[in-house]
Amino acid sequence: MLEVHDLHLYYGQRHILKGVSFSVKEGEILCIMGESGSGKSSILMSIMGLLPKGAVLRGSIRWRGKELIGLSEGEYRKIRGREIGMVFQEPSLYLDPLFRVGSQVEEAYTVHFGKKGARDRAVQALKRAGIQDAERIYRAYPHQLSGGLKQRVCIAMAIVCDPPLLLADEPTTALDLTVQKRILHLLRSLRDEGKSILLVTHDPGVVAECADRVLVIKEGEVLEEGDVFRIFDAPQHPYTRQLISTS
Ligand SMILES: Nc1ncnc2c1ncn2[C@@H]1O[C@H](COP(=O)(O)OP(=O)(O)OP(=O)(O)O)[C@@H](O)[C@H]1O
Repeated sequence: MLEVHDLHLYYGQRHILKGVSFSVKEGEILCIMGESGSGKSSILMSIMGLLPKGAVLRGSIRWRGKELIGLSEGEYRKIRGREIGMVFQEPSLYLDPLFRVGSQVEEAYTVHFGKKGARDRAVQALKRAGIQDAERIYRAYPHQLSGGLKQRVCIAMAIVCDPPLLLADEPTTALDLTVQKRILHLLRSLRDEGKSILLVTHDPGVVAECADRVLVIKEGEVLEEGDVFRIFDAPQHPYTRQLISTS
């Protein structure tokens, strides 16, 4: 459903992505694993059309057969949230402290579908994100919630329009280990419901916990790709072996 082919990204003279190719299939979790600075976030930003001004992108990103590179901002806005949702590392940065969380989830729906039925959809999304007392949380302000709950709210925002693909950038890095496991469990259950997830992380523990397939990236290049069991049982590249041994 998402096909990235020979992606090159330049920031001025710096060649950041050097011919990255991969695809995300329906109902799978593909993890991109690599150390800090390898270009993981840049791949997600390229897909979402959110690169900073001055970045030059070449290659192809096809979403359900449609080329995304070169789309206008207006066309991208129709895709973001509605067709491709995104979850970030630090939930606090994406929640406005001045608004109740429910209204923020609702807003993510309203932008695409209008106000009708938005409240119900928001409550439903909070529930799907694993929040049991969704009605109470709906009325809470972000500062009243724990880190794990905030991330669940961000996941609710990402799924409220029911996009078939979620991009997740280190979604559990800011959370402690038990909460991390619960969030990864939630991502797996969303996958089981049929969503595709592209998750980037530096943490092999996260990959082992939730990936179906893995792409190993270093300095903007794909070193190897494979089924999660194969990557962990028989890594082909010394860099992969080294990454895994640090977990
Ligand atoms: N706006 C920018 N201008 C110039 N260089 C940038 C910009 N954003 C990122 N880079 C550079 O691109 C490279 C890849 O960064 P990127 O954030 O994609 O890596 P990453 O693997 O996601 O790392 P991290 O997990 O630390 O975010 C880094 O060398 C970074 O310094």
